[in-house]
Amino acid sequence: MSTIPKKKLLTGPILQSAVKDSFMKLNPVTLMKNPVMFVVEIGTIVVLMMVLAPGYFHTEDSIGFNITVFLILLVTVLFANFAEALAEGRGKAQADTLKKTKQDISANKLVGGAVKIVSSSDLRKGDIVVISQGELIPGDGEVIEGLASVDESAITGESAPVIKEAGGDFNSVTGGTRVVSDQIKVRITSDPGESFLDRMISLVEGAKRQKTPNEIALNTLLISLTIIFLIVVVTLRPIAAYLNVDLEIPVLIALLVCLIPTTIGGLLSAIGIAGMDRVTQFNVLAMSGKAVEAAGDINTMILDKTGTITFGNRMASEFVPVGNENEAELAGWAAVSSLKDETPEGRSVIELIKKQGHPYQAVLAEEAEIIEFRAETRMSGLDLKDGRKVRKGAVDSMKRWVSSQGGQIPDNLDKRSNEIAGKGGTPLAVAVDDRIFGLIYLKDTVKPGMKERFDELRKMGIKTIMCTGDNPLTAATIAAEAGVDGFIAESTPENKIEVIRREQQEGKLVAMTGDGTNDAPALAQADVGLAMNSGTSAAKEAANMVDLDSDPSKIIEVVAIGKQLLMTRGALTTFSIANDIAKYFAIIPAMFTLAIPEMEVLNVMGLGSPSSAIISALIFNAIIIPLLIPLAMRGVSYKPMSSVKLLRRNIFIYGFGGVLVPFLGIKLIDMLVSIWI
Ligand SMILES: Nc1ncnc2c1ncn2[C@@H]1O[C@H](COP(=O)(O)OP(=O)(O)OP(=O)(O)O)[C@@H](O)[C@H]1O
Ligand SMILES: [K+]
Ligand SMILES: [Mg+2]
Repeated sequence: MSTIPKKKLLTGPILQSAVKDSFMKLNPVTLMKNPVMFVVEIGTIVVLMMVLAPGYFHTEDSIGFNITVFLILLVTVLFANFAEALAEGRGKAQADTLKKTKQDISANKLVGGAVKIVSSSDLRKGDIVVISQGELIPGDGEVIEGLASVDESAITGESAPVIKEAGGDFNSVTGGTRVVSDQIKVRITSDPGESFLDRMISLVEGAKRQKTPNEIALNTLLISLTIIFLIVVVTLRPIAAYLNVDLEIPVLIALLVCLIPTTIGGLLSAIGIAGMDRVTQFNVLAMSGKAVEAAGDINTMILDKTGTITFGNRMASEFVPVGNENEAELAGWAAVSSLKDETPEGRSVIELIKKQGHPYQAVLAEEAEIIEFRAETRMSGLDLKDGRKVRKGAVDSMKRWVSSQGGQIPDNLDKRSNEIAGKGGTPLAVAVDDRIFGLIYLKDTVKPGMKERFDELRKMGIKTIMCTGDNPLTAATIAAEAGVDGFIAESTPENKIEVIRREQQEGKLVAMTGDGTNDAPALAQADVGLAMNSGTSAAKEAANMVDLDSDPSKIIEVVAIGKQLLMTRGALTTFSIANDIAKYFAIIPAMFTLAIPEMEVLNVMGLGSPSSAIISALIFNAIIIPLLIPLAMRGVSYKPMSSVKLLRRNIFIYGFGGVLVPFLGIKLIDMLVSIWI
């Protein structure tokens, strides 16, 4: 995908430590986790013993051959170790940088009204701390008082400071970030060792990496194949002996190693780590490899309208009076209803009024009761001291509110609001008590390129559903413009969880994004829940991914990365197994020709000599691993298409390719080896 930033895979230090780690990983206790490679290691040790004690094993005649086999087998295991170490390298480097952020910070803890200086490592859940301009925030928490701009670049890499304030969805702060203006009071929400930074460090360095269900299943398949070939090879010896053919142990080990799926066995864990790393490089933290894989299997994606599909800076752009009302009076009341409304929508109303120069009575806000906007009521406004109630809000909610006070609904209200909604705008009705003055036209724009991205998702077989609190007409207009498959209008965050459950009951896997506390249950219910880093800690805890850039539309790319991970693993498994079949044709005839020269007719590949055939097959088997490392790390390239088409395409490329490549490769190596021997 072009949108996924391509960062340099290798740096000098990463490469160096990967080489060192390749040897460390030879430790059989570590290698046991990779059964295929473990079998190769045992074979290596057996051949080594024959090299070291040829007299005991009666292998004096073939010592040169055995040394060669030993070296190639050792290199095979090292190559596999190198692949894994390389994949781990970038995460480890990133973890080191993060650890530097995680120094001990002194904290101003509030104890009985007085400030006491303590170390950040002594802070516990529930402690209250005060952080002033220039100071580091000593732990994860929620702002309970004040407003400040915070530099979160240590964690997000984004240098522009973000506003954090008490109440609402932007109150969560992360330990290790810096307050650059003002002062805030924060309630600590995590105990030492359990902070976001701690989690992030252990995630990027892969300390807690667990095998995913898909990986476990594949591993079981690889183990089964290994056992089958082990039995085949072991029984081959008595059969051959019966035919008076003496098969040497190192030849049998070479055969075994060629037949078992070493390519995928060597690359499997690198593919998984690299997949998670690609997500991390994309500034998304996946809490587990399972989450990344689930992203690749998603059938349904639930997207917010505002901010995800549209830019989300819904701006008041026009005042539309209804009935017999006039624009100036409408604007005046729109202003009053927005004086204390800190949402972007509310602020944009005040800006429009200032721009248009309408007068309004700012004094009315004094001593008035603030009615904050809530997604449930879809209204905001003020209860004035003189008893009048000023509101603006979604048209249907406002109609109900006005009617309940016995008010009349102006005849042309629906017509005017439908005109706005028909253009994809959001109409907000403005009323004082039982009288509706008119509408505010909130404009929002669909982000460019949305239609193309949804087309891609559709080709991948993913259904998109847009959820919005807006009215059905606005929703339908934006849905059509953006090209989503379905939409739900006038939805509350609680509706989302119903949509998710319904889809899941049909056996679908569902992805969604969210940032608010009321999104948390749905984020937890979804198979892939992507929380915004700017969101509340409840949302971040419920989700299995966090986007450090707080860009909800990134879910689309995350799904693409997940798909790519699954495809890469599938493609390389196909390639590996197809490879092994080809090696069979190189090595079996050679083995028997060693004992019965008349078997030379089986040498379909026309290889130089039996021993050069075996050596060539082994060399090919080893070098294919590092040759495929770049593919394993980068992921196979892919175009969005249906799974059936994809499967056909991959079987063709990696299946047939997997059979052909070794024939050519082994033949070529054999030609070189024959010159050399
Ligand atoms: N500040 C506000 N004051 C009054 N009413 C508002 C305000 N902001 C939004 N509304 C109304 O409430 C409705 C719901 O808003 P909400 O933010 O919950 O959902 P939304 O942003 O439209 O949906 P989504 O974010 O999922 O696309 C809006 O469609 C609008 O009619
Ligand atoms: K193999
Ligand atoms: Mg919203």
